[in-house]
Amino acid sequence: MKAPEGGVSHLREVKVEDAVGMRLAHDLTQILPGEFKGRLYRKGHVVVPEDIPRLKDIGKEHLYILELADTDLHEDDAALRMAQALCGDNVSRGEPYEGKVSLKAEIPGLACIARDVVDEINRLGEIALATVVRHRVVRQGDVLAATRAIPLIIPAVKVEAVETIAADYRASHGAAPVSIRPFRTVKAGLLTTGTEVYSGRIQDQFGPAVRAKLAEFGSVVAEQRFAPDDRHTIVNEIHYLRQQGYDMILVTGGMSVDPDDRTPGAIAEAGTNIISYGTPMLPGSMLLFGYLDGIPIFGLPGCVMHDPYTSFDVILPRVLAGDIIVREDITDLGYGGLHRC
Ligand SMILES: Nc1nc2c(c(=O)[nH]1)N[C@H]1C(S)=C(S)[C@@H](COP(=O)(O)OP(=O)(O)OC[C@H]3O[C@@H](n4cnc5c(N)ncnc54)[C@H](O)[C@@H]3O)O[C@H]1N2
Ligand code: MOO
Repeated sequence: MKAPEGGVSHLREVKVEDAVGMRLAHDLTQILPGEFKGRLYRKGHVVVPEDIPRLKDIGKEHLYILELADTDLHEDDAALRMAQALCGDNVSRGEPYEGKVSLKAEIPGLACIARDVVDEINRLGEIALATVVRHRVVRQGDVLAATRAIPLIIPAVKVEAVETIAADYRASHGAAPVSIRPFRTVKAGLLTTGTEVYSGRIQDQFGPAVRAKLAEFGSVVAEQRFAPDDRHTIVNEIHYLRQQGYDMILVTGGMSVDPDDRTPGAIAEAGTNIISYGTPMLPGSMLLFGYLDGIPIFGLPGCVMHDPYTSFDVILPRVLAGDIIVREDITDLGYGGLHRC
């Protein structure tokens, strides 16, 4: 119901017994712990006599009858307009539900969430925006963000402020504040170092682990080479992989502090622009990342072989999503980067 033009929004409380024939002003939620949480009645439902005991069961003695001024928005419309403003590439928008609208991933990919925008919106008050952390790897159908109106009636200016913030972000970044970037498929060249593996003393376990990780993103190891712990040989093998034109080079083993750990020095000598050797995340602290003639090159420490989640699992998806990694991307990982030690 609309308030008369120029009027103020009006919430009138009506006893449930007197509400028969009236329209509900908002969705009504039932919670049965462990069994059900959801909408029992939809906004707009016309109350019938049989509803009265059910309404009392969920604790409703009174209902709101709403008259909305032109300058205000119903919670569902506010949540919907905010979601529309934020929704970007490969993201779909749900329908309002109890004053909330969800944004979902339409494809698997990297969640791109503008943290500054999220913070600025949440500082406005009376409205809420909750998101997953940026750069999370998401599957198709995962929820990325939800907008919610806190009171039932929201001043339209609040929602207009959200729309302005989102539009400014689009204008300056060429993307919406919430979007998904797909992973490109790459052919990687893999060099496994270690005299104990090269000589056949032990069986290679890095190859299968790295293949499995790339396969998760639809990429492949096109060729695997082996080298002993000899700097000169490692440099030559890196150059060989570079000449094959692979999209990415991965070098495993020998990343730490032993005299036989030749890999970081060899990667540098091969001509790599090293963005970072040493990554403030555990596991994966000995990871090296750089670019060789613009091709991403990783030095992968031993833990990547056996740990399900390391710094490689953070940087690899970003590279596959097309990000150019700068030093700050690496140094940012320390806060919250202690996963296992
Ligand atoms: N004193 C320090 N010790 C260690 C440090 C450190 O900073 N100071 N860093 C630790 C971290 S973090 C890691 S991770 C490990 C391993 O680093 P590396 O990359 O140098 O690994 P390697 O020494 O080459 O090998 C360790 C271990 O794994 C076996 N290995 C290696 N490659 C293969 C393969 N392809 N297949 C099967 N097994 C493989 C190797 O034989 C060794 O047993 O260092 C910590 N220590
Ligand atoms: O580079 Mo290590 O990988 O932190 O266990």
